[in-house]
Amino acid sequence: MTPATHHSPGTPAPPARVLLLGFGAIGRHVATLLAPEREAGLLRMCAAERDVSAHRERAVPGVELSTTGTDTDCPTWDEALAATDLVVECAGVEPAGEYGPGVVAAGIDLVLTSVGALADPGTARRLLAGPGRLWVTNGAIGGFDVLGAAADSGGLDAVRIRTSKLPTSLLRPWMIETEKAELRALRPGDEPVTVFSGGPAEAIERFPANVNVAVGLAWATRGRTQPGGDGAGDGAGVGPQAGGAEEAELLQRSLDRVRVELVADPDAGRSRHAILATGDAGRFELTFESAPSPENPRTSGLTALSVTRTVREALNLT
Ligand SMILES: NC(=O)C1=CN([C@@H]2O[C@H](COP(=O)(O)OP(=O)(O)OC[C@H]3O[C@@H](n4cnc5c(N)ncnc54)[C@H](O)[C@@H]3O)[C@@H](O)[C@H]2O)C=CC1
Ligand SMILES: O=C([O-])CC(=O)C(=O)O
Repeated sequence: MTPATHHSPGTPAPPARVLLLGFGAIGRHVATLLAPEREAGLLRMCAAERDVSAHRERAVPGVELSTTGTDTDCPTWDEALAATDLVVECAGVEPAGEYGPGVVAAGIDLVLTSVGALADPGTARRLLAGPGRLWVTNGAIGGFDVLGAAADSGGLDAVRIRTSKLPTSLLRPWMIETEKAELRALRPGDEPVTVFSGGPAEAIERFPANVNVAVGLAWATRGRTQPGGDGAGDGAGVGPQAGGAEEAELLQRSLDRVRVELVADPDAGRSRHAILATGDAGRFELTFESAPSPENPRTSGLTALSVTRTVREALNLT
């Protein structure tokens, strides 16, 4: 539902009610970027966290808190959701899969930041099943107008992404000690080390906070099955989807095509995403090195900017 478009002519639109799931680096940055809309009375914002008490001292003006946990002095997730027009997930792949399907099933639109959640076929089907609309943010990469157009025409055979990050940002609990030690020992000037090479589904399982972009790329290049169809698969990487089961199937095929390389680079002052897509449509090479997030230097700041843009689009605030 988009309140900006569902009101009687002549009366001012009521503020859109936005619920952030997760109030970490991205959620806080998005809340800050949307301050002008809050101050203009165009939207009201609430943020759900597991442990609200840990967030009280870092309040963002005009953002109420609610909880997915056991705090008793603020609205519960269900209470907050009942008073929401748009949920913006920026909590992680696991919470996206846990809460996202219930949001769209309740008929509420969902902006997905942890796009990696779509790599699980069951979760993807539920997220795309409606009646709430799924908006898949571009996140830390883009150029999806070009890549989507090429994929829509069947013009891409190979799609690759090489993501380079600082070694310590790639440490994961499942790594064996020697692997962790190798990453910790890397110093500027050392040769980069490839920590993963394969498909997006396996990549996101191993590195859920680092390769959402790879699943986002698969989403953007899923193509379409209905020439001149109903707008589904318009390739922009964001937008309402029709025909959820078909979209989920296209995505699965696209996930099989995308190849991912994740690299620990001690000289990667900024996270770097290099995309190469080739086929009958041509050869497309795109590289992204965005400024870091002001809240977390290991995350691309572009993600919060993309999410903010997606929120504005979903609410017709552009
Ligand atoms: N699409 C893209 O290009 C990108 C996507 N991401 C995704 O965005 C996610 C968030 O990123 P950051 O804000 O940097 O992480 P963060 O760790 O700073 O913030 C996540 C917040 O979500 C909260 N959270 C986790 N589980 C929750 C639950 N069940 N209920 C309520 N709150 C919960 C955490 O307490 C934390 O405050 C990442 O985990 C990743 O999946 C991140 C970067 C790029
Ligand atoms: O922030 C970035 O550079 C990308 C990222 O972590 C992800 O895609 O999960």
